[in-house]
Amino acid sequence: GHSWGYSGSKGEESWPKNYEFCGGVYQSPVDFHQNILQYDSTLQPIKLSGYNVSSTDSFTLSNNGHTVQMSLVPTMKIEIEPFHYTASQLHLHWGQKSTPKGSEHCIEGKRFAGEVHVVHYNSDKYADLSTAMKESDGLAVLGILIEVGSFNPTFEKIISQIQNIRFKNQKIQIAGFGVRELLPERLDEYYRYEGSLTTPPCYPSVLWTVFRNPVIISEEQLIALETALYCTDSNSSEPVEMTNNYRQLQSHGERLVSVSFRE
Ligand SMILES: NS(=O)(=O)c1cc(-c2ccccc2)cc(-c2ccccc2)c1
Ligand SMILES: [Zn+2]
Repeated sequence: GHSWGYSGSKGEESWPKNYEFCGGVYQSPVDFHQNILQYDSTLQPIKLSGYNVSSTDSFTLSNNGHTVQMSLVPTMKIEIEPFHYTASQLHLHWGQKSTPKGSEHCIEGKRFAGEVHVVHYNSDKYADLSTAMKESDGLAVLGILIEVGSFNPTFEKIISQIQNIRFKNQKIQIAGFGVRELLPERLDEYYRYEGSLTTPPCYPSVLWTVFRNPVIISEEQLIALETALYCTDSNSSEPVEMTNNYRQLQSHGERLVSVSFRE
């Protein structure tokens, strides 16, 4: 479809021109700050199944021109009452080496180093992803904030391969692995709200779950992510570096954000 980007004439200010939902309501990401948070004691821990994928399975790691995306396997599911959601893909958002702050969601105005999104669709109600993504109850995305600290061996399974997908439309197969290890320990502590895809077409179809606790990767792993990839394909005369692929914060409007934990 149309080309969109995160900077210049194709930047997010121009998204609504070609994607009307991007200028609409229920947009993501948002800031989680005190006066829009509401404790909800009924929020259950996120239930995962099939997340410990065997190495005999394989994931496709690809550069789609906007992010690094890893296809997942349909045996990976989550349950968020009353629905079951089937995993589709995971992808990342990050900043740049000189300003290593590229998460999409923020907590009390703090932007984290990056963010992992694990995208699922409501497989109780919809036959496939492309149908589900247009429906208000179609998608459930898990957001995991990324912070810098010690080396992360599970994250390394992705980072070690990105030199092979530096340019748009490049893809490789990698062995399946335990995606559970990319999630924080506490699956019972999270922010919950109704929002949208954070990229065009910005459909307001996402039940967001952003975990309270970040996943930790090393500074070297973050720098590799910030410096390896291009938005353009391998024969482009003007290579565009893939950095700062995060959307600006959107207004909450009438929305509150539910939290599953007290301070
Ligand atoms: N950031 S996100 O989670 O809202 C998101 C979800 C999906 C998505 C994926 C499958 C089904 C339905 C929606 C795709 C993208 C995307 C990011 C970069 C380039 C193109 C698309 C981003
Ligand atoms: Zn995303």
